[in-house]
Parts: sequence; C-alpha cells; structure tokens
Amino acid sequence: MIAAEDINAFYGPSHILFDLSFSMAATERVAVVGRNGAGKSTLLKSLMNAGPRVEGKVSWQGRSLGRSAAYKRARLGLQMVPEDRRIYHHLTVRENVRIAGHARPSSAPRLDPDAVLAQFPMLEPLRDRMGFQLSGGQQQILAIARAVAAHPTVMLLDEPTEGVAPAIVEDMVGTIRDMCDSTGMGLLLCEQNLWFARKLTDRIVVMDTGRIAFDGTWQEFAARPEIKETHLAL
Ligand SMILES: Nc1ncnc2c1ncn2[C@@H]1O[C@H](COP(=O)(O)OP(=O)(O)OP(=O)(O)O)[C@@H](O)[C@H]1O
Repeated sequence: MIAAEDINAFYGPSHILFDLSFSMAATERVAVVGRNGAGKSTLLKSLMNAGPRVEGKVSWQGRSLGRSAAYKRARLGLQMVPEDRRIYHHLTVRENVRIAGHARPSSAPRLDPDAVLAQFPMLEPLRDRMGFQLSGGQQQILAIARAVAAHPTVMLLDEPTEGVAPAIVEDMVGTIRDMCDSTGMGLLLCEQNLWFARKLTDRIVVMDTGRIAFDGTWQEFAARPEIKETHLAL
C-alpha cells in the first residue's frame, strides 16, 4: 500500500496540496483526474519526492518513506513516468530499455530488454531506432517500457495521452492493460482523458485546487453527475 497522510506540498512559497490524504493498494488501478493545475502531477511527484517540498507522511508497504530520494523510492518498487517523457534521444529504443533496468530493486531480476519490448507491439519493430527518431506517441510508450524494465510494483503514470494521436491513444489502452495484467503491477494514472482513464482503472480520484473532491468507483462517480459538473467541467 502507498499512503499519503495529511500532506501539504509547496513549490517555493506556493502552497499546492492542502492536507491531502490518499492511499491505494499495491495492486490497485486508480485514476487521478482534474482540471489543469488541480495538482495531479504534484500528487504523483509528492509520492516520489520528485520536485515539491512535502510536509506530512508518505509511506510505502507500511513504512514511512521519510525524506528518501526519488531514486531510492524507485528501488523500492515505485516508478514514475513523468509528463515530459524522459528518454535518451541519442540511444536506441533497446538501449533505452536496457539502461532503465539499472533502476530496478536489488531483489528483482534483470529483465531482457527484448522481452520487455515484446510487451509493446508498437515499439518492437523500432528497437534499433534512435530515441529522437520516434513520434511523440512512440516516445511515450518507450518511457512506459523503460519504467517496466525497472520492475515496478506500482507505476505512477502522468498524462500519457497528452499530445498523442487518437489512434495511438486507443492502442495504448490495450498495451497498458496487458502490461498491468501480465505483471500484476498497480497503476496510479493522472489523466485528463476520462475515456482513457475509465478503460484502465477501477477507481477515480477527482482533484480540485489541491484537494480531493471525490474518491470512489467509476460506478459511484457516474451516479454523482454533479461531481463532474462542479470539478471537471471547463
Ligand atoms: N515547478 C513548479 N514551480 C511552481 N509552481 C508549479 C510547479 N509545477 C507546478 N506548479 C503549479 O502547481 C499547481 C498544480 O500543478 P500540477 O502540475 O500539479 O497540476 P496538474 O493537475 O497536473 O495540471 P495539468 O493537467 O495541467 O498537468 C499549478 O498551479 C502549477 O502552476
């Protein structure tokens, strides 16, 4: 289980998350939705200690993470794929995946990069292509494949559909779902695309101005149309 208890997050003097509590089981699939600037990415980054200053307790598998650095959290099984898709542009697809394996927990076996790539039909034929030669959607999938190579227990995925063509977004649903099914990993997905989020998760957390406005199943969300009207309508 990953849990944040009453956390407050700040960028310099800007207070972004307010007394926020959130938890999910390591096998759950949860979507975090909300308008631009609601604090979705800041929640993910706060769980990873990857940017904002965080006050309050974040714990993983029942143990406080204290102020541990993001790379140490990755070695414990938490892998974030940030919005800006960090890949190595001057390495091939295969090399990108191979290098990412170094971030895996010490107890996890090294995964063969080709076996990782076999889970991503869109990338497999591109394994010898350089990062900079990929489209935005292909780069996004490569960023996800790199996270898989690090053997996560939970993947924190930040807006994977942003700037990606609709046909590729549809392909991504199957790819990410198969990946979660085959590895058993949990998924915490920040997303503006409700259709995509609904396809991949069982639970929805709605954020508004740094707070959680709703947390429940998609059925519960559908039964409360005012939540969407108040917190998600533009
Ligand atoms: N590095 C930063 N320094 C200062 N303020 C920041 C920084 N990153 C984000 N913010 C601010 O924090 C608030 C929450 O941003 P965040 O990126 O968490 O929102 P979001 O819900 O993920 O939005 P989006 O869907 O647009 O990515 C916004 O007001 C944003 O301007």
